[in-house]
Amino acid sequence: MNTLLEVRELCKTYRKQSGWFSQRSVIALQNISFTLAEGKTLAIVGETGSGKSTLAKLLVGIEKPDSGEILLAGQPVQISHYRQYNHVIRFIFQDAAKSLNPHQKIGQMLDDVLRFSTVLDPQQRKQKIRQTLKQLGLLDEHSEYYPHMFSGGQLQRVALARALILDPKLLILDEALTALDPSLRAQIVNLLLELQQKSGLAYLLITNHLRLVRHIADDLLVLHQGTALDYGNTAHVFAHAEHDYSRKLINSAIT
Ligand SMILES: Nc1ncnc2c1ncn2[C@@H]1O[C@H](COP(=O)(O)OP(=O)(O)OP(=O)(O)O)[C@@H](O)[C@H]1O
Repeated sequence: MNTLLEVRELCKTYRKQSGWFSQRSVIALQNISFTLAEGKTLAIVGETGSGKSTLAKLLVGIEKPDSGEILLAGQPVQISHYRQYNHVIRFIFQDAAKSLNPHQKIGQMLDDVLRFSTVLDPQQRKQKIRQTLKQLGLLDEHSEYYPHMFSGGQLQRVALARALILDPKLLILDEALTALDPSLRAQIVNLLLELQQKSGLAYLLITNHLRLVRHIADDLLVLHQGTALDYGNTAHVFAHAEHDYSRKLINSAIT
């Protein structure tokens, strides 16, 4: 399996104002390294403040690391060239459905994504929108719908359509499934697994939902206060975590 994403020794420190004249440093990530192969799922788990969101922000180019490297298919990713790779890595965050513009029809929203990032002509864009909606179990007519006309489950599919219409190789799901009710989550998870099988899409799943991790992640990285503790095959980490912290996190979630 080819390596899609390689993260090497990533570090990020924030400076926080702690008084009128003083600043405090917060180490958000310290020497984080991992790899993710095409068609695989890596879960990043950790409590609030462990650095999960910072990692996601560095990966999608919202923020810059202090040091370390992000390689995509062997090529270093540079924040200044973000537009070159924003169709390769796509991002869905918590409450993605709420981030849809309520005044814009879904077809128009998807068309905007294509106009911004591709050179497809109007006819080709229309075709691509139709194909993407179908892939996500939505209908042609849904192009003419506004967000409020969809059910919760359909909205989640719309959010996925927006992320997947550019045929990315990697989808980062930052707590994107956490807020869903269990039956809806199961539907979306099955859809994600199906898409992965068909297209070789890789997922980086940032979550605290350890049951979900056990169900869908090939590999698991446990973050604690910006440091990587256990990292490896999910079943192996669940059974033989080296660090107390990881064991407690795993046990509290599955017992
Ligand atoms: N913009 C910022 N300025 C200062 N400190 C920050 C900033 N963003 C994050 N931090 C700090 O960096 C650390 C890691 O934060 P981060 O949001 O990455 O954690 P997290 O694991 O994603 O938490 P959560 O699950 O609550 O989102 C925390 O101590 C946080 O307070």
